[in-house]
Amino acid sequence: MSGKTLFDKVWERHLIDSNLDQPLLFIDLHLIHEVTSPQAFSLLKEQGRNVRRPDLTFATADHNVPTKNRDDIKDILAKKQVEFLVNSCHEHGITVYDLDHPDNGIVHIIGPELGLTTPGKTIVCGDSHTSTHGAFGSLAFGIGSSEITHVLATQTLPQNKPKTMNIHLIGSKPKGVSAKDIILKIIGEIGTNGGTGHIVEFTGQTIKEMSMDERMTICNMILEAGARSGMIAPDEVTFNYLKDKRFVPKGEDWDRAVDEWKQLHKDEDATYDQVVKIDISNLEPQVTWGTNPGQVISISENIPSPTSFNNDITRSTAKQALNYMNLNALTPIKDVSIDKAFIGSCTNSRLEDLELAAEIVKGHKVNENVTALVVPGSYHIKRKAEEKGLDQIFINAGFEWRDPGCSMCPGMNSDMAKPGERIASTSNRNFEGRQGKGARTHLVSPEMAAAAAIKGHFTDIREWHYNEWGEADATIS
Ligand SMILES: CC(C)[C@H](C(=O)O)[C@@H](O)C(=O)O
Ligand code: SF4
Repeated sequence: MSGKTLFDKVWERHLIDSNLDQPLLFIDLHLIHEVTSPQAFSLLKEQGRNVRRPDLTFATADHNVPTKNRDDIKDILAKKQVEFLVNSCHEHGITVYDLDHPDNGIVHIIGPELGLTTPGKTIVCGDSHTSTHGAFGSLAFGIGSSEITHVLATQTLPQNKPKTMNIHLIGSKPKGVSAKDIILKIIGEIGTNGGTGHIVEFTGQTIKEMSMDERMTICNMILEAGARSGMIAPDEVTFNYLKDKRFVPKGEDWDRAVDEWKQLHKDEDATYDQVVKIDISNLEPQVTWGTNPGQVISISENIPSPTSFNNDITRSTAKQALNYMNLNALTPIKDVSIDKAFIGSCTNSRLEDLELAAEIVKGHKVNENVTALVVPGSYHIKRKAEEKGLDQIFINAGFEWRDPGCSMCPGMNSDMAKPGERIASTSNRNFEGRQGKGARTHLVSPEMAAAAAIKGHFTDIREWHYNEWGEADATIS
């Protein structure tokens, strides 16, 4: 028998019963938010059931919340959803990080920063980007409303066993290239269905060299390649990040936990259902040009012509995307101007993201044709960024500095783009209408969004950084 993958190890440790129609898993952590949980709480009530493990359930309000004038939720449904979440949590004894709570933030940001997300856990949330938590070596995936009810009532979940895929990243990240560029490249390579039915384990030098903030960006977006989730084996980087976080074990329990977490890696002779290898040593900053995250090019490239695609479907999707995006084939992406820049979302609103963007912004002004906002992923991040003076860098440049929330990512709150507006966005989805009806989204890294805000169009941060700042850096080509 061959060895075990990281996924196999976590799966097996949580398998309660494999003889049922669907294997039954124990769930260690259930995260909930205001958009998908109200229905689940209503169903629970209808069924006359209670929350089995309120101690393993944590809630936050993030999708619908205003990022300025915090308590003034204009939309009636949104207001009701937040109230329903808070009341349901109070009724069932669930910890809830309400709008003004100092621990409030986007669900996938606060789990890790509070130390709720730890290696080897099974983590679910009624939200597709739950894959983010897999960066810690947990098995974390999104679930639907009826599944939320099931987990609330039983702390278990029936789940078909997914297949496994290994994405092995070769090389070191070049200067000016971020985790966001890497994951966009991966999606571009394997396609938006490339990971369907699989849990992706990321390995390789590139991953080893990444911080937890970067690893979370990678796992967050693997979802957009159709994968069920992503996982990264925990290592010293993981343990250093988690040490002393509020909910992690302390003292001797911490040492014991770390010993156990060290077992969570693939055995040498383990095999995957699929293996993909990608060399990122020559990768350039990426920009999406279309209406799915796989429609992506390097900053030095031109927008592709639909005729360059090799089948009828990709040709017609490209044509449709160019039409919606109001772009002409063969235009250099650097010539495309933007109306808005958004630095935020569960993909790219952590402290390192804000630090990188601030480095670019420092001493510059937002272009007069652009409105730009920075939305930290949580109050913790907001406070830390303010301690470092990042807020002042952004505000002095003309960015708005907001309270935490999903903000412009989903078009579900008052932060929305107008029809026809073009946005350089650090979020994870560029679907038609995602950031507002008729809005045109280009997915980029925080540095690339910051540079576009200042220049008014997409810019190669490697050249710009070099020329304008005169910082002769031998690693910049
Ligand atoms: C609202 C929620 C169900 C949704 C998701 O599951 O992903 C949202 O977070 C998104 O990013 O589109
Ligand atoms: S920030 Fe965007 S992707 Fe993340 S949970 Fe919120 S809406 Fe979903």
